[in-house]
Amino acid sequence: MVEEQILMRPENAANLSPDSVAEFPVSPPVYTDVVVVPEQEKDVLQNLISNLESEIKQLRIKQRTWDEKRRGALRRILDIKGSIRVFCRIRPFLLAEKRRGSEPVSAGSERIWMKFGGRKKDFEFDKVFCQEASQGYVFVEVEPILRSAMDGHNVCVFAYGQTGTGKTFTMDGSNEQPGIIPRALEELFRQASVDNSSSFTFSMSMLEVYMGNLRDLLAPRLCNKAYEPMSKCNLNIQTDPKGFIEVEGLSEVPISDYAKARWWYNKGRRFRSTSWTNVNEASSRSHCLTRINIFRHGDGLEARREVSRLWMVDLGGSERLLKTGAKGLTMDEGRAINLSLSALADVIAALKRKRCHVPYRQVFCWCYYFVCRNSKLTQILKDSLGDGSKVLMLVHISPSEEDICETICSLNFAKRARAVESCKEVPMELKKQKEKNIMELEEDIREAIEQRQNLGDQIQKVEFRLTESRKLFSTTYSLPENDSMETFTTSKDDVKEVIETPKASKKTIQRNFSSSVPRFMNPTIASRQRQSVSEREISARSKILRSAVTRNSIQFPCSQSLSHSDLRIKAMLRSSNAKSQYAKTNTVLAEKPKCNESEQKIINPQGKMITSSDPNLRVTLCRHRRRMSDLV
Ligand SMILES: Nc1ncnc2c1ncn2[C@@H]1O[C@H](COP(=O)(O)OP(=O)(O)OP(=O)(O)O)[C@@H](O)[C@H]1O
Repeated sequence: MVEEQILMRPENAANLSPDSVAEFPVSPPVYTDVVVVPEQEKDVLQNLISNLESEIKQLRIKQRTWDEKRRGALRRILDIKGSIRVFCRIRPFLLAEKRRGSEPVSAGSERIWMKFGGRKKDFEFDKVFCQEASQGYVFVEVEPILRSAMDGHNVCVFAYGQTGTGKTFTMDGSNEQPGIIPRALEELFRQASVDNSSSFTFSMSMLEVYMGNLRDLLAPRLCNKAYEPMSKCNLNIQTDPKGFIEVEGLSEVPISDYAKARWWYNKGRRFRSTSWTNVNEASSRSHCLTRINIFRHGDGLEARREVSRLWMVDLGGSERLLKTGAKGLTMDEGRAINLSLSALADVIAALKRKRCHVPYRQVFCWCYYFVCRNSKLTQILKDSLGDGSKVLMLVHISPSEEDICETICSLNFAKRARAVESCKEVPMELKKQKEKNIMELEEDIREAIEQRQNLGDQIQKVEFRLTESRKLFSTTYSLPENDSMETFTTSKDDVKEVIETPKASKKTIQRNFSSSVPRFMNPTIASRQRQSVSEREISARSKILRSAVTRNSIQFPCSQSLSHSDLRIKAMLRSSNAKSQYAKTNTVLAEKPKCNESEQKIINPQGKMITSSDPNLRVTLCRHRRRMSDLV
């Protein structure tokens, strides 16, 4: 009782903190010895609601500040580690491979030692994955770079290596051991769901660079054929005035959840060019590029849209043509792959050395003379390889002695990309200092995530109180306010209006409809008969209602008799009206075809929607016609 008295005093209303809503009763309290002035009670509740709203705003601002701190720390970590990072993964021995007593490759956590021709050479990496490393373990190391893609950086993840060393296994994996791409898709949606300071939307494109041409892997095709002659087989690369690279006519599909993303990804990878070689049964004959466009929409204070790109690239395998036994087309494919890989190596080396000229466009090769060729691979990735972008190169090597020459080539490529001489040691002190800084920043990230989580929990609690208070407010005050006593005394005209409406609206529908529908939708004899029957029914019903109005009471089927002046009558009439409207909406919704919109629509860069010729859509049109003719 004391609590009730305190609550109802107007002077206490101003001091009411949002926390006190927990004590505020959810159903309207019964006050016995207090004189309650309804207006003051209403003010208390209104104050409470606005206090809770502002508390939520404050908590969200704090959350954003912690988010910013987390992002800053992650940025600094990636800066310390370098914006181009090179990892190495050693494939396990395959069943068909011969194992000798001593293995030529041995690995530490950041170093690889090679033994060949009586010599020993070592190579340093940002991370080395030994033969036993699982897909999950590899992904843990890749995950921070995905987070920086969500934070607005353009990111490229490459799998590089000799043919048959496990690039496709790492990027794509199998059903039991999914690789980086499926895991990344899942992780993006997970991160988007926990980040409530911004909202995210994603879209996906897939293409392959095959023999110097670009092929759209998500383009609609007939009968699931691998290639449609000349359809989106040689796309052009455009640079817009802001310097963004766009592939002309490349399909871009919106992906609203992981299941859809996975569906599109599986569809795209089915159309990759693969063929059999001496080294790999299903050797990729092209570079396969998966692009995720990440749209970040800030809320409230920072309501702007940022776009970043995540490229995940399964490069074609570098190969010695003699060894793979490639002939004819397969040999040409191998040559094209080798050429574009050397262009990529040049670009990465130039970026790492911070050269002012980066050779994105051209690759020089020696045939009978120097020739100048365009490298499509580096051209497409131009805006995601330069300043502000993050690059992760996963170099794959074989453990086998037979592949030692190719392994050394791959390791030299990696060394070039890292641009660090393996013989030149980074001073121990500097290394320790770097590690210490990284550990401190990682601690900051952990703290930021924890604080964010706590704030998220607090927001949830306050939101719950707010909803309860709003419910209380609406149940206590809203109804009498909208439906005041005067409005509840229904006049005869009001009821007449309710009854007459269907007829009037029907006429309007008829008029509008007959002027707008094509001739084939004009009423048939059968539909006219149906219509006249239903019209007779309506007029009979309206007669009954009108007579009820004159008697000032309505007879309900369950023999309830209510006076017109009863407060409930209008509400009932309204709710029945609302129900019929709801039923109408439901019918329309139920009649909608069950076709998945996002799977039907493909956005091309010009923003045009291409709709696939799904039989579902034809069914819809037939149904639609039938419905329309029923109406007339
Ligand atoms: N880490 C691994 N664990 C188990 N099996 C692996 C691993 N890496 C590769 N493999 C197996 O090695 C074989 C060749 O791998 P994959 O096709 O991924 O090579 P690739 O580098 O993509 O070759 P290409 O360049 O010719 O396409 C496959 O059978 C694959 O399952």
